[in-house]
Amino acid sequence: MTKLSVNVNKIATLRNSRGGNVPNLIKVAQDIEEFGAQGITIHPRPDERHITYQDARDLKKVVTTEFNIEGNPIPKFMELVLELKPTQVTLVPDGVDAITSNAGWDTITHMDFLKEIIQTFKSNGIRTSIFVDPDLKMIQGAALTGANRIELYTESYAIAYANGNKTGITPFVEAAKAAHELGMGINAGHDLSLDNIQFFKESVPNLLEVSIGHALISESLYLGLENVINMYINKLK
Ligand SMILES: CC(=O)[C@@H](O)[C@H](O)COP(=O)(O)O
Ligand SMILES: NCC(=O)COP(=O)(O)O
Repeated sequence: MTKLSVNVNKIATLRNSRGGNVPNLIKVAQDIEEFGAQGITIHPRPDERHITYQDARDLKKVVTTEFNIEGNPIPKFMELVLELKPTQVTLVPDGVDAITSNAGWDTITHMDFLKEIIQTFKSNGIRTSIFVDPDLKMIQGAALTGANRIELYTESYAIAYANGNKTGITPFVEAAKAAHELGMGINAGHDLSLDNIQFFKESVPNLLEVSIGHALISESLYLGLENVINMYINKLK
């Protein structure tokens, strides 16, 4: 079975757009767990434009499933993760001004840096994962850093699938096989959706976890809209 970890960044984005506490991030995370998701993912960015560092602390107190914190291991991120000791930390090489994550690690160039960071987290009992493109050299590099898992950066697959090109899955299948042979667990995420998740799951072996946020929250709006509009109409009769 592949675990579903729901990324709640978008809930915080919506809340922050008005100030106040609607929607209530903590309540939404608790509901997501109650509805069956097996994990909660957050990606606090340095500018705290969606998830704040305080959100991370508040979520740590209530999350009962797997808590996954993603981000670039700058000093303040390192301090936060070491303070909270989530189930898993996923290292993502995102620039401060990036709209969203847009690349995996170059695990060869950054090998020494990653080795040290991973050792620090592992010695604190935190499972480690590295965000990587489905590139065999990068997968081999990830194994040499000592990371427990990789998270395959799935944007290229999502774009290819949306364009009707199923061969976009091939590098992910090869990357997953290599990672498994090298003793690492396999996670995946970015732009996965109700449309493309089943083919990904059926094709990629040994997939332990997917983290999904943007599409999942958007789909929840679409799928809930009719119900809510009818509830308003009934109250306005
Ligand atoms: C690593 C990854 O792909 C996700 O964390 C994604 O970047 C979500 O971050 P945003 O919600 O800031 O786009
Ligand atoms: N690690 C990927 C993630 O948490 C969610 O990415 P997305 O579904 O918001 O693109």
